[in-house]
Amino acid sequence: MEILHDGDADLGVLNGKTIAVIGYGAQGRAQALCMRDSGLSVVIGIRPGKSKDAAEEDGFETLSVTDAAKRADIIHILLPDEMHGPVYDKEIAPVLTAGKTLSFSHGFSIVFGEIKPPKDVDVIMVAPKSPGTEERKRFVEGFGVPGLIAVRQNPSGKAKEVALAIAKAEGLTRAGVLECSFEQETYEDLFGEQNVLCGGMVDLMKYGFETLIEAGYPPEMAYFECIHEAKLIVDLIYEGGIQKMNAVISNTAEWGEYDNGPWIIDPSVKERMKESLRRIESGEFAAKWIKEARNGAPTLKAKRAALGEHPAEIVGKRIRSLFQKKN
Ligand SMILES: NC(=O)C1=CN([C@@H]2O[C@H](COP(=O)(O)OP(=O)(O)OC[C@H]3O[C@@H](n4cnc5c(N)ncnc54)[C@H](OP(=O)(O)O)[C@@H]3O)[C@@H](O)[C@H]2O)C=CC1
Ligand SMILES: CC[C@](O)(C(C)=O)C(=O)O
Repeated sequence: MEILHDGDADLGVLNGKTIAVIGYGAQGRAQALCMRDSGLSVVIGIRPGKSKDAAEEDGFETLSVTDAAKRADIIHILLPDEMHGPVYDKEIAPVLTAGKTLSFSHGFSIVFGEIKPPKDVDVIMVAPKSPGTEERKRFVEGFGVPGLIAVRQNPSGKAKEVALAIAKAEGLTRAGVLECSFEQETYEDLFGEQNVLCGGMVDLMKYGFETLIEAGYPPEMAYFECIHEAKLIVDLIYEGGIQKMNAVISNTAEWGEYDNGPWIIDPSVKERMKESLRRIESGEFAAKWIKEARNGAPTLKAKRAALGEHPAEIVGKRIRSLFQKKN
């Protein structure tokens, strides 16, 4: 797969264009700030509330979603995925005229049919492979995080150039950008966050922490070992791969990785991962999530509250408050 860099993108295609960032949360804030720093004309479409206040504190012009969509050439939807459909239908579709571009950072609402755009608009994706906070941090440091771009509809013939220019404005082409389809991004992103990055990793950490404290080890020790140090270990893999991490850790730890790791995370995990991918690709996961969200997200809220009571979170909060440099 070709990796695209700064030289493949031309910010000039966005000259004279207004980008409306719809939503000013994790991604909205990070992407809007980066695009503005790159000289683009950005307005924020947002409802009254804390996000609107934050956007104004950051010096952006804020408008209602409808007014921002009306003003913009490029409507970059950075609302929670579960809200894309309702907000699009009510506040964007009525002012979405031919020649505009609809843009996303995740393909969920397009792939699972929550949004059905008219044929006469471009539909693109610029998806940073990063949480918003880290994306902004890397940009400010002078580099960026990698990203994906995708083109779904291209009546203008310029959709890919526009997506690449946005990616460049956000620093993504400094790190490297891949072109894929909306389906590829949506499925791999959901797969990764559910099985490895969030679901998966979080459960592994919690089981490790719980096993140690149930055996009588102090929670602080369990936290340092199973949660805090995970970042330092992953940083080594980020910098130089698993082999670099293995070169830095002790031979004893490396031996334990080979000897015990495949027993703890045995091949049956991969079978469940395959089933998880099937549920994602078939739309089963999306249907379940949209049903939960439309119902007021009771399970999500209950799980969120329960997590706040987990001893790993309670001890972690205390430990982190003692650190001088917070990450
Ligand atoms: N989080 C991440 O790092 C990543 C997210 N993405 C994608 O980016 C998109 C945005 O996600 P994320 O940044 O996490 O979302 P957040 O939940 O962080 O932010 C959502 C924003 O949308 C606003 N909003 C919610 N409902 C409405 C509404 N009805 N009308 C107007 N504004 C509203 C919120 O405002 P308010 O404060 O008023 O609720 C908030 O500003 C999603 O498609 C997601 O999949 C992609 C890559 C990574
Ligand atoms: C890992 C979660 C993520 O996919 C991300 C930060 O990239 C998300 O959707 O938030």
